[in-house]
Amino acid sequence: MPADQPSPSTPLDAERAHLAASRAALRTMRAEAEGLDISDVTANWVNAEVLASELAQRIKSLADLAHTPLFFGRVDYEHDLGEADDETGRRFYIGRRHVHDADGDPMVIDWRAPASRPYYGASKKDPQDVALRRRFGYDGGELTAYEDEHLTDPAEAERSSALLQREIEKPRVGPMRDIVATIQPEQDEIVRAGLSGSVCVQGAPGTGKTAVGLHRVAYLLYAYRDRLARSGTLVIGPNRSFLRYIEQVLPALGELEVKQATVDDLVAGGGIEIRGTDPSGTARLKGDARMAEVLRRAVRSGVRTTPAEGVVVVRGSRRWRVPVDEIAAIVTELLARDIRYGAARDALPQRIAHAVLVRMEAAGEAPDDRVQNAVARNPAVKAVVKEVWPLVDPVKLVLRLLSDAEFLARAAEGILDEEEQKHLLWERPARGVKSARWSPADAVLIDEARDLIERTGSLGHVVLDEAQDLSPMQYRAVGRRCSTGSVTVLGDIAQGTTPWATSGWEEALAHLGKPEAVVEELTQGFRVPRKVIAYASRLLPAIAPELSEATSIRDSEGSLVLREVPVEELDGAAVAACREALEREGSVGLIAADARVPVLSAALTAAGLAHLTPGQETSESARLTLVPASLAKGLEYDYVVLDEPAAVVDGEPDERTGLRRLYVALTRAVSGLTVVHATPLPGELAAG
Ligand SMILES: Nc1ncnc2c1ncn2[C@@H]1O[C@H](COP(=O)(O)OP(=O)(O)OP(=O)(O)O)[C@@H](O)[C@H]1O
Repeated sequence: MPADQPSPSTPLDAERAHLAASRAALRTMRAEAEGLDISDVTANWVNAEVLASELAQRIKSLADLAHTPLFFGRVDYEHDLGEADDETGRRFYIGRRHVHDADGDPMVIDWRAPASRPYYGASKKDPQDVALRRRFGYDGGELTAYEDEHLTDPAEAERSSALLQREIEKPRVGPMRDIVATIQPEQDEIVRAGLSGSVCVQGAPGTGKTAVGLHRVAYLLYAYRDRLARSGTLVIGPNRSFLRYIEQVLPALGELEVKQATVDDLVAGGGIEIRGTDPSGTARLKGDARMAEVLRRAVRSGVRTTPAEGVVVVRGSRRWRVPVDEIAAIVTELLARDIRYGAARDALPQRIAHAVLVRMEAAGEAPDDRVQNAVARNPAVKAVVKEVWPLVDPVKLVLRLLSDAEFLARAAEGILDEEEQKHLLWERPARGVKSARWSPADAVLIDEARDLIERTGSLGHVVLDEAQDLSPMQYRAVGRRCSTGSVTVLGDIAQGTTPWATSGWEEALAHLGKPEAVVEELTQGFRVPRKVIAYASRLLPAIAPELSEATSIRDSEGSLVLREVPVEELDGAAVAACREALEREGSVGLIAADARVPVLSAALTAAGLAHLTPGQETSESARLTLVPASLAKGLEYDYVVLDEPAAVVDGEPDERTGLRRLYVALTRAVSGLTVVHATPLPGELAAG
């Protein structure tokens, strides 16, 4: 601190001074980065481009954002961690990024650094050498409060954090926010689990699964930067509007390189257009893991172990002959090996060429590798490869499987019964790839077939959110994208709303190819207030009897209003409830059965209430969103108006799925829920 400034008189002043000094240090770091001249560093312009873009990235990351506090916490260790024998080795300010002073000493350390860990995990029971934990409160960019815990002081009582409560109570306008300042110990364990292991998290609505998954990616990118920069990371979410809702969390944590996709995006491509949907029974069957074996057989169905004739390779004046039985032996051996269809096809001409070379050597010639390659490219060899191991196009293969009853019957024999096979076949066989009415489930089949032919590349880490909704075949599609990496699986069995939703995590993990993953449970709810979660949990015995009710760590019990009206007044009652909710602070979501959305949209418009759709971002001037129940998953609103629960249940193919959809809708509220209905509420909601 400059000598002419008075020394701070209160602890808060001292912290403000540290904040000011840290911001000044950050400005210096940025100025230094901007002043770097890289023109001489590398002669190669490609490297120079890469370097320049990395530098631009760094300069951007060094921006001091007025409303993002540079640090939010502090830990004072009992013992010195560093070399210095002063407070610098003991006191650490924790923030989103690392800031150092002119001597290189840290002024703020990254929340992901090892020295930050006890800030999240230390407790009175396990102080982890922390004497003091201080949490800071901000108003705008202004440091206004702090809260201390003396972890080694037996006299100090344990109490809940008012700053955490304040953070949780903040109105939910805008996109999803990060939670770096308040990650809880049970969440932190998952965030910081190592890269080599896969983790699966079961958690009730609002326990922070999505938040944990996103922070985990940010953590892994910090701790294993080089490895993951090469292999890549991916976050998978249930739909585009959800991805838009979460898309700003990682950039806010300084991570811009993480890809985000839905499962449908993952398997898109191959020149097909998704224009159809399957009836739920068919979709379920197409998503069944048995389809993997059907496809495997179909892909290999064109292989002929015995060619019509042996191969005769003519070189110069000599003819070399590989007989039928020897080719058959090579093909049989390749079929038995656990390699991709395409890799085996590439190996086959070399193997036949090798057989020719053996003969050449026996005849006294001394052929080298070039000769082997030339033989492998010989037209006679190519012809026999084409004959015994035909090229397979994954799209055409699946098209044939769904159109040609005989072909399907051969591939599915002993795996699918006749009835099932009938279900799979298109009513009218497609004339071609372009005209076929491909469904999302078909794209997954094509993806599997493609992988049987050529191995899908694996990423370093994949976060799979709302994982309970995937079919076994979809799990396989995700699994092959992290086959040599690891996965974080996040979900809630009670929120499974597809007919093929998984019944248990062991099964899901087996399909993902990660049976060894550890299953953890998150139990503390940060979103749904007590009254509302208790009400929604009445559905649990019907939808997921093995799960227990979530707790709510919110102080306020929330408001829950049930309003029954005559059917002709239903739309008006929904509009009125939205109007009431809008009188309060924060976002409002009107959730309704998909079929009711057009009517309600018209009613809102007629009443002069502008409203958004889920993909659009809420703001202070546009706080109301009309949400089809099918898109409510993962989202949250300060106040939720739920329209006609019976219609939400009826919108699904079966009752359990309907009740689960209702459970999702009932658990989106942060402060209050108003249910308006004309039809009696489902019996399961009656007081237990
Ligand atoms: N440690 C925390 N501190 C503050 N807020 C938190 C914390 N953990 C979670 N939250 C907040 O709780 C809300 C719910 O979190 P999130 O959406 O990640 O839960 P979820 O388990 O994925 O819910 P769902 O099952 O409904 O998708 C979010 O607003 C999130 O920011």
